[in-house]
Order: sequence, then C-alpha cells, then structure tokens
Amino acid sequence: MRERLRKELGDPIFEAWIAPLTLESWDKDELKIGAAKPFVRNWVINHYVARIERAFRAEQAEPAALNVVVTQAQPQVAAAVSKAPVEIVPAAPLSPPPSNVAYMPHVSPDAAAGAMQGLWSRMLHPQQTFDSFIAGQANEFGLGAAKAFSEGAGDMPLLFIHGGFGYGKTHLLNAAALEFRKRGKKVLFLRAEDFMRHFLGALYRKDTLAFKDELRTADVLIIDDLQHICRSTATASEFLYTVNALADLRRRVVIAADRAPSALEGLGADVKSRISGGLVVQLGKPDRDTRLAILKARAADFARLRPEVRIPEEVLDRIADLEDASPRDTIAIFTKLATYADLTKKPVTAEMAEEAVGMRASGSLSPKTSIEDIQKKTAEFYKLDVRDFHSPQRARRVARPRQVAMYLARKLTTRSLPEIGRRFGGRDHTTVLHACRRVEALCNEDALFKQEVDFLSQMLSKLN
Ligand SMILES: Nc1ncnc2c1ncn2[C@@H]1O[C@H](COP(=O)(O)OP(=O)(O)OP(=O)(O)O)[C@@H](O)[C@H]1O
Repeated sequence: MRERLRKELGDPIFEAWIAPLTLESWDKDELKIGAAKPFVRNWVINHYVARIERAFRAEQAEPAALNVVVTQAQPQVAAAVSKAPVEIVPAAPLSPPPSNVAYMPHVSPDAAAGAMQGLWSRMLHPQQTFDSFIAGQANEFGLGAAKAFSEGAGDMPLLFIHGGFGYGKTHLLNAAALEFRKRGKKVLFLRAEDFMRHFLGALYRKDTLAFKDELRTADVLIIDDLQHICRSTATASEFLYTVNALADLRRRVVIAADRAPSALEGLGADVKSRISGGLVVQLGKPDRDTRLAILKARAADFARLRPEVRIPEEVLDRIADLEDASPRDTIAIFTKLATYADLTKKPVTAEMAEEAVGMRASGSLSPKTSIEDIQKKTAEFYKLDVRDFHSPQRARRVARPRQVAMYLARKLTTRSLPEIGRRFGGRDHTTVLHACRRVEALCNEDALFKQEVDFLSQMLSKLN
C-alpha cells in the first residue's frame, strides 16, 4: 500500500504528507489515521483521503469509515497555516516513520499480545442456554442439532445455523459455547465483524501469522452474523483458511447467518461449498404456541425479579397473537409493558397490550418494515445502490441518504442503535445516533428535505 501511494503521489508529496501519518486505531471498522497537526489533518482530508481509501480498497481492506485525527493539538500553528497555498511545498517529514512502514504504529510485542487478547474477550450470556431455548416446530431441529453438535456427536466439523432476524441464532450459539466450555473446550466466539477487525488489525501490524496461530489454538470457533464477512475478500479468504485449518485439526466450527450458505453474496464458491458440506440447519419463525411459551418464560423470569408486578396471562396471549413477530419482537413488547408496570406501579391491562400490539401492526413500529425494505426504497429514491449504504464511502451523495435510511430504520423498526449500525456495514451505534440527530436537525432547517424524509417514511409504512 505504501509503495502504491508513493508511486501515485511521487516521492516528495508522499514523504511530506503521507509517510508521517500513523495508524491510531482500527475499531469497529473505523480506521483512525493520526496526523501530527490540525493543518496536516485538514490537508490530508482535503487532498488525499480518497486516494488513501482507494489504496486500502486495492488491498481488499475496506474500512467502513476512515477518519483522520490530530494526535497532538497545536492550535496556533493550525490557525496560521490553515489557509495553505494550493501548491504543495514538500517539507521534511514531521516525525519520520521507519522507512518500510506506512500507516503503521510502532507496535510493541506487548501491544500485539494485547490485541490478540481482545479476541477472547467476549462474555457469554449465562441465561441463553439450551434449557432456556423454547422449542417448537420451526426450531426444534436446529436446537437438537446445536445441542448434539456441542455434546460432541457426529463427525461433521461444521454446523451452520441460518434464519431470520431475532429467531434465536445467537441464543443457540451462546448455548453451544456454554456447553463446549462446560466440557473443557477452549471456545473462541466472535461476530464476523470482530473476525474482520482483528484480521485487518493483524494485517496492518504485519503479524497475520500470529493471528493465524492464535485462531488455531481454539478447540471451537463460533462465528455470528457471517453475512458481514463478505465485505472484504481478503477476510473471507482468511476465514476459509481458518475453517479448513481447524477442520484438519478435527476442531469444531459453528456459524450463524441471516441467510442460507448459497445466498451469501460476496463469498467465493470455495467458502460456500466448505460451509454447505457441514450440517446446515434453518430456524423458522416460531408459531403462536412457541411465541406464547417464550413470553411465559420471560414473564416467569421477570416475576422472580419483581414479584410485586403482575402481568396477566391475557396480556401475554394478546402479544403472542402478533402473527409476523419474531421472538425478539414479542419479547420487546413484553419488556416495554413490564417496565411500564414496574415504573408506574400500575397494572398492565389487556387494553394496554392491545395498544402496544396495535402500534406495531399499524406501521409506526411495524415488525414488517424491515431494514432491508428501508435500505432498498431509500437507495431507489436517491438513485443509489443498496451496497453504497454498507460501503465506507463518505461522499455527501451517499452519506446523506445513508443517514436518512438509518433515521428511518430507527423510526420505523424496533431495532436497537447497535443493530442498525451493524446492518449498515458494521458501523458503530454512535454513528447511527449522529445520523438520527443530523436528519432531525436538517428536517427542521430545510422544508424540502423534510418532505423527502416524510415521503419515504409514509411510503415505507404503506408497504405493510
Ligand atoms: N426459541 C426461543 N426461546 C427462548 N428465547 C428465544 C428463542 N428464540 C429467540 N429467543 C430470544 O429472542 C431474542 C433474540 O434472539 P437472538 O438474538 O438469538 O436472535 P438472532 O437470530 O441472533 O437475531 P439477529 O440475526 O438479529 O442477530 C433473544 O433474547 C433470545 O434469547
């Protein structure tokens, strides 16, 4: 990458502006590059960010966002030179990096070890066990397979679970992780984005070998939301390498994704075929009885914590009626009502349940309005490709519609900020929050923009 940029920009410019930059962090897919002074930061942003992004892309590393930050504030210098001439006068590097390193912080062995430690830091949810997973027609095969797999049954090294949002995939992965641990196995449980982030971090630290070795120490590798790995071909190849290496060592791999292996766009045929060769199970949408049983279990948990709060059974019945709701959706309505009762000390009535359920069914919080619909319609409206919403592009023609889509996802679905961020190319929840505030502010300032947003909002509500 260093050589690519040097060739494109020429030695003097490269040495003056690019070489002194440092890689500050790579967190949640945000690549933070450090500049020593505000002036340098502004100059790099205005002149070189697009090239830097292109160079990353050419190396098949696609950070969701690229930011340049000032590593040491020197306001007086910034003020004096912020009106810099357009002509670039090559200057001596501000703090010369080692000659063979671009964007590379000095990583001590300790820091590298720390980065590897982060791989293992995921906490397991003690309540998401096989016992607390309610089985029904739509998911009993998945439950049985996950249980047997984590008890060591069968010869297949890989289990792949797919199903809709909120259908219980992560719950089953967590339960499997707990079970494997109980059996003394060393479990590595990562979301696809975490895998990608750690891998790309290792790439920039130039210690991918250590990363590979570290992964191979796991007895069990569990990956959630595999669909997000497709964003970088380098990561997808690394993932395949890891799965193959673990399979050769007769270790086990459990994967979850929102779609079947064949529908994982962006993954090569080799990865798909590797996955399809494992045990593939689907979680369907639980039927009414299962939804009611899940709600009853939640109510019992709640009653143990707050015995004074009463939630009548007819309330649970009414919530379970919601035909298109996933377990997550029904649990969200229950939690809302139970929290209301707890805070106000008022009983929850069937009418309140009716109202909460009605709100969702009417479209203001409709479970039918999916983030995918929102992305599709918003992209169509602004003449973009949905993939632009997942990309790191920050050009206004993409960034503003992306913010609108995030705002609509927040308004029209019950998805949390982190979840919305994840669906928009693995962005951070603070990015979503910022987008929502920005869109609200713009709606107040600009009547035309407000009309656009209202139009999209109404159109999406009518889809249901
Ligand atoms: N069959 C079930 N029994 C008990 N709880 C369930 C069941 N299915 C889902 N849940 C609960 O619903 C919530 C959402 O489930 P989970 O997070 O596992 O969904 P998911 O399929 O991983 O969704 P996403 O793809 O959006 O990450 C969790 O609180 C989970 O415990």
